[in-house]
Amino acid sequence: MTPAARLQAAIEVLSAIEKSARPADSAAAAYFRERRYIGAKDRRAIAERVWRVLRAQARLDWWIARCEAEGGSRARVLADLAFQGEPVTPDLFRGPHSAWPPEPDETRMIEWLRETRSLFHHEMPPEVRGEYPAWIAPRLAALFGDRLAEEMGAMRDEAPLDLRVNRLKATREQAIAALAAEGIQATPTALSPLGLRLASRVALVQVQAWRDGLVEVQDEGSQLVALLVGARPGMAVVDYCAGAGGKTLALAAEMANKGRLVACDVAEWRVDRAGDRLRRAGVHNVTRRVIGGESDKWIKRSAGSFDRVLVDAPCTGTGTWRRNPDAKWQLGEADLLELVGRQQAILASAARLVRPGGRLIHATCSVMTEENEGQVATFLAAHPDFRIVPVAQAWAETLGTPCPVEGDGLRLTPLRHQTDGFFAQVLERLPA
Ligand SMILES: C[S@@+](CC[C@H](N)C(=O)[O-])C[C@H]1O[C@@H](n2cnc3c(N)ncnc32)[C@H](O)[C@@H]1O
Repeated sequence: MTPAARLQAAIEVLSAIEKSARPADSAAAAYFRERRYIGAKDRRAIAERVWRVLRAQARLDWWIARCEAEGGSRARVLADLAFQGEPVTPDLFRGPHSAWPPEPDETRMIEWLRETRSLFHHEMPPEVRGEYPAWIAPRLAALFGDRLAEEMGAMRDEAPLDLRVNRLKATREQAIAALAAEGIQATPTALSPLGLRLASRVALVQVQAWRDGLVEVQDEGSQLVALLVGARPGMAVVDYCAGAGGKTLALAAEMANKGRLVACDVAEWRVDRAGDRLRRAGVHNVTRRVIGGESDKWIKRSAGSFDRVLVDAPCTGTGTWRRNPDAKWQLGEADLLELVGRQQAILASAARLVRPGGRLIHATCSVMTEENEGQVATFLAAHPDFRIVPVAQAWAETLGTPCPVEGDGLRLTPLRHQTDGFFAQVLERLPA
């Protein structure tokens, strides 16, 4: 592809993402699927520009408005071009599949921004600098206080690629060696004893160590949540919102394939997707179960029979904004409130499965207080037969290393822990 065609393709992908209700990665994948003639190298170059623009969207829009140019995907790409200092020659707008040449207002904007160089400006409001919607700003300010700008700055940056070593198949040292043999440099993560961080992004489908199930993609924070569940060989465990099995795999490895692990979800297509991953990882103590929501008969029949129940609740995903920068612009206050209600119903339903003396773990990949500490407080007010297990205790029991957080729950942020934003609270049902 010519640079001109790549530029136009980036504009088209961004427009497709904006029009689609789907996450950016699946909207972009659909765009490329319909254009199989676009080769891997071109796809990578186009995607790099698209994700850079998505990460800088609020700041680019601020500059476009300041330049009094017309907004939209095309303007964002042209502004990005200018900030990157790339040459804007007539060739960039010539030939098949190219964008039309800049209008006079766009040319003015490009020239201005090429001089400006920095995406930041001292007059930008905090939510523009930090790239988050204005409606959520008061909540984030209350949560992070003095650290707001730094925390949101860390959430703006690109996330690293983390792997979890599958204990069923390898030690961390063996996995590092297997990856090194394929020319992939991986270093141990600071908090998870199973984590590896890659020096650069790789297409894992082509990596033998991944194909053999030695490693699985999982953010370090997600690994820590799974470890805090404290699943052990021989236990009866439920992964209540299992999705495609990210945490199920980690729980099965902690159980050394021994005992009973039930992976539930209301979405059949997600549960189906776990199949290949479980096979690749050599897991065989998992029963997958599609449930029909909180009134599902299996839940009623199985009341009080599990040692551990993990609720990895559907949430706003505010902790994963560095991976999904488009998600923040699709989220509204009504979504947050709706999710808080749904989480409460799910937690109350899942709690029925816990045996006396067993544990219920509420987890989200969100930083919002309502979805985390607030949710736990509401639950405890209605369930006096449960008590909090402080994170320091659960951490000492399961990880045995110094606990990196204070307070009752595990609260991780990209700034403080170099993980995605996560929350987990361990609760125990009082013995009968
Ligand atoms: C955060 S995702 C789970 C991610 C998964 N645990 C992992 O680690 O890969 C939340 C999941 O909750 C599921 N879910 C939504 N409503 C539910 C309900 N009422 N009961 C059970 N699961 C539900 C969604 O289908 C989604 O797969």
